[in-house]
Amino acid sequence: MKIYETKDYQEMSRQAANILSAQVILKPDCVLGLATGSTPIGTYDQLVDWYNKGDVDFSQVRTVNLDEYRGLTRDNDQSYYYFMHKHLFDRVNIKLENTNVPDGTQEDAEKECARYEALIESMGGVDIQLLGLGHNGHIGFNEPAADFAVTTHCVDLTESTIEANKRFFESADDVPRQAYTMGIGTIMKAKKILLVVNGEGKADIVAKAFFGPVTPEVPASILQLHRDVTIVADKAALSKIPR
Ligand SMILES: O=P(O)(O)OC[C@H]1O[C@](O)(CO)[C@@H](O)[C@@H]1O
Repeated sequence: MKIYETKDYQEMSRQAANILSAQVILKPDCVLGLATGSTPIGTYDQLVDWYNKGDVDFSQVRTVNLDEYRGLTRDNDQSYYYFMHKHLFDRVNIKLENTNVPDGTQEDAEKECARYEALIESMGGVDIQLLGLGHNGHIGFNEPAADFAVTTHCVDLTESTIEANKRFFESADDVPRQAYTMGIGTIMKAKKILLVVNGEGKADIVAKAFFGPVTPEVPASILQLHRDVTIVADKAALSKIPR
């Protein structure tokens, strides 16, 4: 596990964008695993900036997103489909048919999750998976649980996640209660993992996830067992790790 400490959010975003664009330059038709949440927004902004300057080309890139709220349509501004178009896909030369987000409108959860898992497999797997980190240690929407979920599945969101994400909705009641998410096994199959995290509010969970025991109660702790993980974090997020 490599940990890069940056002075602030902006430097974290630039560093993460550097790693992602290096992947695109080395393998123009790579599969990028992408994430939502507020943390990666700066990373996407930086990629767009470099795209506008002609430094990075997305024309052959393929993407798979980690997760989607169950029940939200694509035109709902809180859906992760909408988020990805707003922050990245509509701003670079990626081909729409090369982008993939689980379809939250599919009512048959089992069928949609099996389709998504098979799709990732058929693309040859993920070259680099970008991750954020939830306050409770979730990655994708893999919430603390008794076991690590292996493949893409439907999850019940925890109260703490609903609470954390209600800021994007009119009220907590409007936050969907379920989501489709890649499993821990799906994430662990990615060739490389890049996790971005910032702010003092995540300092406790960073210390717990990456320096504590590996347990499904802290889903991100499994990343300690992946062979190619890079964490790019600002000083504040790393303020509680053992030195
Ligand atoms: O970056 P944020 O907004 O703190 O979110 C952290 C995590 O929570 C989620 O937004 C889901 O609740 C993930 O997509 C993200 O990785």
